Amino acid sequence: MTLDAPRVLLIDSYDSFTFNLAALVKRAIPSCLIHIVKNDELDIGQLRPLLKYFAAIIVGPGPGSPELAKDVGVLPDLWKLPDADVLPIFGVCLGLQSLALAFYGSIHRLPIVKHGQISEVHHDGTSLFSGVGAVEAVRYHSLHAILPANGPLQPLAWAHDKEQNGNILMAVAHDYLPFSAVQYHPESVRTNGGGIEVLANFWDAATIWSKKRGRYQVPWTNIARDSFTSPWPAFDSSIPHTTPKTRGAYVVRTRTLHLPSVSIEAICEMLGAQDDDLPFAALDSAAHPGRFSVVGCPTPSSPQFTHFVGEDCVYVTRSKTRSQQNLHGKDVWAWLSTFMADKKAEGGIETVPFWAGLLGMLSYEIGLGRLGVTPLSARIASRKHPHPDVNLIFVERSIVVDHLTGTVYVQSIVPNDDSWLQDTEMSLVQLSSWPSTCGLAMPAGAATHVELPDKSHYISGIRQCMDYLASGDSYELCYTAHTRVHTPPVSSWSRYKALRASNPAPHGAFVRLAPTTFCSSSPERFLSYSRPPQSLCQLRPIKGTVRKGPGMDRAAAEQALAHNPKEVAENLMIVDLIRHDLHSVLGQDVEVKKFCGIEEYKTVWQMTSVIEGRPVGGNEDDQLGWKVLQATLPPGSMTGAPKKRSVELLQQLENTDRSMYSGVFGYWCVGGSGDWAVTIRSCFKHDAESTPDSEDWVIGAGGAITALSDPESEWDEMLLKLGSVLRIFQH
Ligand SMILES: C=C(O[C@@H]1C=C(C(=O)O)C=C[C@H]1O)C(=O)O
Ligand SMILES: NC(=O)CC[C@H](N)C(=O)O
Repeated sequence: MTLDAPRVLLIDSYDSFTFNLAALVKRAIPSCLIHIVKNDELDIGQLRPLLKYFAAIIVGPGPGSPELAKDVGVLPDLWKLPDADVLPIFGVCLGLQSLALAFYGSIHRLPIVKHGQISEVHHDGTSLFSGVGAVEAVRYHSLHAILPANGPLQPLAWAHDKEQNGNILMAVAHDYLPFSAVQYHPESVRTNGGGIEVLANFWDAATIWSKKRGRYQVPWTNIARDSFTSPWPAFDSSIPHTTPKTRGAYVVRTRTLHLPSVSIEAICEMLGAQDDDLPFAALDSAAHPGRFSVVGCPTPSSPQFTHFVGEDCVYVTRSKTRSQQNLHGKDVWAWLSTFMADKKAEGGIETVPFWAGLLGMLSYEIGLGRLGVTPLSARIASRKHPHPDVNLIFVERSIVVDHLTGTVYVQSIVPNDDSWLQDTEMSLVQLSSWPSTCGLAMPAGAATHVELPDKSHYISGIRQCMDYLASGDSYELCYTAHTRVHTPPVSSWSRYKALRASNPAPHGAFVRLAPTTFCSSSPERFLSYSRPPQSLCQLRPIKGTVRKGPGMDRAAAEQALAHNPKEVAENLMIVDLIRHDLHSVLGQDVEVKKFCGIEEYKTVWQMTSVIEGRPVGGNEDDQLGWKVLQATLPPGSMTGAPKKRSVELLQQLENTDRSMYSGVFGYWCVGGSGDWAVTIRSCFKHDAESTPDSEDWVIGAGGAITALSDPESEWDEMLLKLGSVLRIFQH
């Protein structure tokens, strides 16, 4: 007999909802400690002797099929444990399917797959559903199980699908072994009635069964500690987790000016944005709901850090001189953390989001390593002009504009920098009369050539995505393509100004950090985090896009998006994925603040959800936001779910690295806050691809493919998004 907290082993089949399930289990069994292990991390020979340390197992959902060994790893062996090793097991989705298969059931494809769809679940109020009323449950499945007539598994619940699917099995329990499972997702944010209630019933039954059997988990030992990672969540109020707070080495000096008539363009031009030889980084809130614009003021000695995935070094460039720092096997994230730990600053105005710090871009590929996926460019030796995967400049001086109040903040962490602060203040005051240089002037007679993705190839890619959705390999795939524009050279700044004029966006950006020049009009925040100790992380994924135009007012957009099950399903899948990403680092305190809100942009209506999280019990770790960023890239809205399998499939279909597109850009402030936007509605070019007569720009565009997608409409949607940037090259 032991008074230890119950330990639950959660088996993850590489899904993107696993930590949501962990959070639900933690609510259903509040005192429990959850250890998560991948389904192929330990084989049954290794796992069996360790099962005695656990009170129960939860078998999570996952991509693929229960009939394929590569998809389920150790799962089939769990259902066949020798009598003496048996313990209570609860399965979800793939978990149910593998349980059904183990006890003579068969697995079939659904005629109409269900991804992010909400169904009424009919049950008879027994077993898992004892005391449970009406259940509305979210489903993410392409496959379903059929039980034999006289097998040991009993059906407990059904969905009555109106289409060809008919009645689909939603829950089962074994006659005499402590095994039960649900086909729907109890952990989804939109499941109602069949979540915590069902898990609590499983736990009650598990406790009774164990007591009757005289089975008790044995106390945790070093052997167990060495075999599993520490329990989730790392941020648990009962576990001390604070790192000592050290004082900042730098002090922020600020001058505050009220200059409502000064434009961002004028400020950027005052700082030399037109000079293509100068490094430049401006994050421009050019439209609602953006509020603050951040303009870095680099000096010749400001260090620029670049890193390429697969290389063991960081390049540091100061005044055009590049040196190389070896990483010695450490990752670039850790290297940047160490750099920023020395740069801690305080004394800035709390409401100003950025004081000084890192500004720039991270590629899509920088997020692949943690998923265990290798970028194509790191596998193929003949990389042609790759953009750095990390490209950040550290600025000690900045100008931040609050567009709501017309306030301009001039800030520096350079000691004794009064003369720069004063000079900049004076220049800004005089700026009100600054004539902003005119728009984009193309050289006469010069022709622009646009290389669009091949339509039939793109459509066939969409169809292949839909095949993967039908086979259960993915629930949603964000399929994309690059468009290349060969165009006569003009100043990059004037291109950015044309983009901001034609498609003003809350996450505009003009970043020129050699060899990459980057212009963005992104509508999508990826992740923001406020300064510790009260770090609040916020993500704002967008899924659901309609073109603005006659008849497409807010009410019509709401009808087309928020009342459209296909669009809501697309959004819901990403909301659940992002909840999982946040739970993975922060623990339990994750909340969906807004679900499927409609937002207006210059050319499109978009459907946005807002998810927030903070570590339970507060946070003393002033690099927490950076850790969340590292754990959540690439953005789920640009991959689809489950993330790992979706990224692998997309890489195979798109057959090129996405590079800057689908990555993020933003800042990491020396005060510990950060804000990163998704790199969409953007274009970028590489210095080495320009000649005196021509420069090459790349624009990525795409959209989420689901089982309900119509390939032609998806092609149109891609063109719509592409057009918001491509327009500036076509006039
Ligand atoms: C893929 C793009 O956008 C993504 C896909 C969206 C969608 O499918 O509706 C919306 C915003 C982005 O998350 C893009 O702009 O290229
Ligand atoms: N969510 C899941 O576990 C899905 C299981 C399986 N891949 C299916 O699509 O049916």
